[in-house]
Amino acid sequence: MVLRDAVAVSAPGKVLLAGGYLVLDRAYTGLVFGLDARIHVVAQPIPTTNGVVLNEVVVTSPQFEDAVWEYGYRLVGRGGGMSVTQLRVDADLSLNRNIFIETALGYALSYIAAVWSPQITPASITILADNDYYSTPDELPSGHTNGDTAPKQRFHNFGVPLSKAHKTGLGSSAALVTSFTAAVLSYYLPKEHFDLSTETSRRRLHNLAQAAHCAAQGKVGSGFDVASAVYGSCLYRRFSPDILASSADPGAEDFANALKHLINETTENSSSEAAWDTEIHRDAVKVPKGLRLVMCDVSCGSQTPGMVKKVLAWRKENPEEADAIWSDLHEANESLAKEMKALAESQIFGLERLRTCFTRIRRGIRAMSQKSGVPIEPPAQTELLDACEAVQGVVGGVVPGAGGYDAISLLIEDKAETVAELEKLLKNWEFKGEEGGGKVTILGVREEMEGVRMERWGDYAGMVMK
Ligand SMILES: Nc1ncnc2c1ncn2[C@@H]1O[C@H](COP(=O)(O)OP(=O)(O)OP(=O)(O)O)[C@@H](O)[C@H]1O
Ligand SMILES: C[C@@](O)(CCOP(=O)(O)O)CC(=O)O
Repeated sequence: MVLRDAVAVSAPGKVLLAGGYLVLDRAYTGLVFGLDARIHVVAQPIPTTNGVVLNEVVVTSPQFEDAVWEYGYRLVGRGGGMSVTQLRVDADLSLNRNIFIETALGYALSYIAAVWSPQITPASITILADNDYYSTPDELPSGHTNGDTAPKQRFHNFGVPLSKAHKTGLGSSAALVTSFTAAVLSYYLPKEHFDLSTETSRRRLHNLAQAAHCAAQGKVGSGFDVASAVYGSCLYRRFSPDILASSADPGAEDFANALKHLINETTENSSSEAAWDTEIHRDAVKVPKGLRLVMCDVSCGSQTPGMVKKVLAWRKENPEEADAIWSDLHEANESLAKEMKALAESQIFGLERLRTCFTRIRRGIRAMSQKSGVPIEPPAQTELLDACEAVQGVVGGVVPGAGGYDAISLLIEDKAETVAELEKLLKNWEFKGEEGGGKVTILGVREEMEGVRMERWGDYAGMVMK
């Protein structure tokens, strides 16, 4: 049996600073920042002491309890691709499924079987998430992504099952699916077929991770989170949803071949391209020197279910009113990106124009919120954002992504005094959420320009399965 070399890959989290809801429509763009909280995935041969190796892929997420998923795999007839079945560790135990891992593995192995070989050797895959993806339990030291260098503290053991961990909304599933898919492809495929340092491979990774992420979510979102996990910060225009809406299900006849063409952007009978129309403008996004992004987590934050559906339903019912808000917001969002870039590229340092952009974006979001009756920037968030914007050194703030009660993002001067002033404000802040009071904490993350990347797997020694 060929023993492959271990590989390690990481991908960043995300924040959609501007363009929530609009980015679902190809007519508009989203300003998305990668964040320096990354999800790391290490793939290696299954270590064995007695030479007995089962035909399986074992995935572990050692920061959480009961986070081991064992999968058997087999090639399905009639071109159905590689079917992945979770193995029961104990006949009496219920299956603790992880749909994102299971789907990403099935898609990646099917793609590998279609473009290269169905000979899949057993592997062990370890997932390690930077601490800020989850709120830090009180008994653990606060986990700043960059500060922790000692191997033991770098990745917290959260001491709870994944389902009990409180997510901070940084896009864990997109970063996971992206880094997991990249690790599996890099591990099994020869360099001629997949090399993360090439543009073609990154594009194929993007397509495959989008397809797997949508399949796992059971819906086709805008995909800005997977795009930023692959490419880092960018101005994003989504792919046409039809590209995925009509794709075959795993196991269905000819799934593997269809997947190969979908991902490689080829067609069956000719070499003509069947291209994805995603637009990634990395050059359009820059953070001026001396500024940084800050993310604040609202601990009582709850996402109101069905916000996206309700906003879109209101837009459909009220096209004229909605279009006016959408186009004003779009201009404001793009102006923010332009102003940040202009400032980053010039020697002038004036923040007034940036402040105006934030004011205009917030006005648009509140209009969207009030008209649709959906709490995108609800009064408790308005109060919090106003207070933060009044702090010396804070340029502006917004409710990111879909908005709601769970987070705010701020652009601030990158000075210790500004962070200290914000901390002073937030320490005693009593957030008045729908479900009572809550705390607001600054996460230890900031913007990250770089997307997915290969890591040195030796750096994770001692943290992966032995
Ligand atoms: N560290 C991890 N180990 C294994 N699986 C994980 C890990 N982190 C996230 N996941 C997978 O991702 C799922 C969470 O995805 P979900 O889309 O609900 O959150 P998110 O991407 O963090 O959300 P948001 O879009 O609000 O940022 C988990 O149920 C699990 O399947
Ligand atoms: C509302 C929406 O535009 C953004 C959702 O962002 P988030 O998951 O709240 O970070 C949905 C989407 O783009 O898929």
